[in-house]
Amino acid sequence: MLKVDHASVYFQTRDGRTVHALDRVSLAIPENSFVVALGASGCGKSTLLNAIAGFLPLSDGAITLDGRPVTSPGADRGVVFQKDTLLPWKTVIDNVALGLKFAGVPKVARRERAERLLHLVGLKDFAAAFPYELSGGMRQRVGIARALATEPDVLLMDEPFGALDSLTREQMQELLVSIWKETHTRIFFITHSIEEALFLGTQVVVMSPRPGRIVARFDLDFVRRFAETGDARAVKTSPEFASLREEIRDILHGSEELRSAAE
Ligand SMILES: Nc1ncnc2c1ncn2[C@@H]1O[C@H](COP(=O)(O)OP(=O)(O)OP(=O)(O)O)[C@@H](O)[C@H]1O
Repeated sequence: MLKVDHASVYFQTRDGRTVHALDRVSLAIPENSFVVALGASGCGKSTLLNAIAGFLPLSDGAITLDGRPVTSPGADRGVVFQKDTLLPWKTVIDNVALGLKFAGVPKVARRERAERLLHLVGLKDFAAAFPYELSGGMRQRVGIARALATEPDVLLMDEPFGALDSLTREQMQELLVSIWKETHTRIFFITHSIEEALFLGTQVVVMSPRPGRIVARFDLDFVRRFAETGDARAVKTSPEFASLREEIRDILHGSEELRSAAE
């Protein structure tokens, strides 16, 4: 179980102000779950993900992964960002195998695992290509393969499809569900798209802006329904999907109005 317990983060800005970015956030990411944090820009979603990744320290509270405190980055957590971070001078397969090289995995095993992962993300014919030869969606798929290479306990994804066109984005969501189902890797995913959150999450936490806190939680089964039927359209056009979309929209608008009134 990955547990975030009353996590708070304060930043000191260079002009001496204190920004309260995260306020006593608690959540659990159990095995086989797909937890999505949803909120408007600036509500502390990336701060939360970066703390779970071990990139930044909490000011208060604790994060543990299977009982071990999280204090620095580790191979047990794979990260995918909105902008791909592939090395342009390395081939696709070498990019995927990079973390394995650092982990001391022998060359033949590295290649085998990287090939398997490229197959998983539908890029087995692009092993020898360079990142500039790929589309944005393909580069994100390489990033996912790379993040999965070390077989992490949890995949952390910070708006990974935010820069993609809407059709590619939908295809990537569906691909991610099949990867989640096949690898059983739990996922923590950040988005500001209500539809994306509803479609993907087994649990959706809605965050309010400054200080970022969780204002609502939903346990959902749309993603499992899609995983069983393969019919995304039926899921997204269902009356439950539409009514939750409106409910969450009201919550997001309500918390934004409260914040504006307080400023
Ligand atoms: N290093 C930093 N120093 C000072 N303030 C920061 C720092 N990092 C983030 N913040 C502030 O903390 C708040 C939360 O930022 P964060 O990036 O976590 O939000 P977000 O919800 O991920 O936003 P977006 O969706 O736009 O990426 C913002 O007000 C931001 O300006």
